[in-house]
Amino acid sequence: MLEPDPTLRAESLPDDTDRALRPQSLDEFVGQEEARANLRVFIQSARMRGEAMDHTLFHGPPGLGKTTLAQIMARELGVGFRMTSGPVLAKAGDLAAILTNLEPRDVLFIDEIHRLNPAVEEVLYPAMEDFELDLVIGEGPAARTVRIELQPFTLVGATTRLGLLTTPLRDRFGIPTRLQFYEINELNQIVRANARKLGVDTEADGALEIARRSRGTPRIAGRLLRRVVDFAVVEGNGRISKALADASLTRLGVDQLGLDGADRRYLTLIAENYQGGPVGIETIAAALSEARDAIEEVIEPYLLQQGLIQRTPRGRMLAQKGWAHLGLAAPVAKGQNDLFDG
Ligand SMILES: Nc1ncnc2c1ncn2[C@@H]1O[C@H](COP(=O)(O)OP(=O)(O)OP(=O)(O)O)[C@@H](O)[C@H]1O
Repeated sequence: MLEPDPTLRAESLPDDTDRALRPQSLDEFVGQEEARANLRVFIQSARMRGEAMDHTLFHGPPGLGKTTLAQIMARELGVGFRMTSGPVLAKAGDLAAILTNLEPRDVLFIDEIHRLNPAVEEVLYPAMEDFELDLVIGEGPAARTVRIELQPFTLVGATTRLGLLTTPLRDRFGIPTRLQFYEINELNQIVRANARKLGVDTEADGALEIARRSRGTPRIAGRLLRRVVDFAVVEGNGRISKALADASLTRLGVDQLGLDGADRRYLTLIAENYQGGPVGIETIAAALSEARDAIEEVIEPYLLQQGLIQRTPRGRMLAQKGWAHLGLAAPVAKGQNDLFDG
């Protein structure tokens, strides 16, 4: 069995400077062109009609800007922003307390909405649809339902696992929006903007090197930039050059494609222990001592997008590009062997 890697979920942990680096407006937000253009229209329309914007669902891998976009929506709508998350809302009453405290047209952001307790989710349906709460008071034969009118509000849900959302909940979002991995030139802009905010001197190809190795993810770009800054300040002249970025990122275990130790352990496992697969996700999770969810949410989306692995009905397989990235030769396919045997 391979050693567990403590860095696996590092990109899901917010950093102190995260807040300072967050873009504050749709104009400042880089990338996600299609989503941004549509949101701009929906925000403007809601403002012109003086109504709450329709409920919005952001889905996609972690760190692509779901929370940031929700905050920007509230700011551009000129309304308040409240934030909670699925697992935190244990009881129907927890959600009721939040909903009854909203001001008209406020944005309520629920992160990890796929992890809502079913009892809480039931309360959310009429709240989203009719801005009403049906609360059951008391128990047994004496129990009764009271209806509470709510202020119109916009629910913004975020999930890394669209497939885990129940259909009734999913159907109640008028604006489902998928966030994509970022292009290198977009990440380059983000790294440069963040470096400016941090007051760091960056050479053009230094910023580009960080962008290239950020796994298509702004949050990772921000984290890698801060680490490279540390190396630049302590061991360099404070300036981020390509050579310094390359040396720092290599020391951090981030390779040319932006893969980290956890990614490479995943690929190596399939290559060496399962001859390239197919191998089931549960087997991979057990062998890596990682939660299946973490593997499906954090590791696999980028490896799939890069064409390093394939998902088949029989399990995960290493793609040709995956073998090449590991510097290994793919085994000769069975069919080809038969040809030679014949
Ligand atoms: N388009 C962008 N331009 C600049 N910075 C961005 C962009 N998107 C995200 N970021 C930065 O990346 C970090 C992560 O963003 P955010 O917290 O919004 O991600 P998220 O998708 O909500 O992640 P999670 O779902 O895991 O909470 C933030 O520090 C934010 O400043």
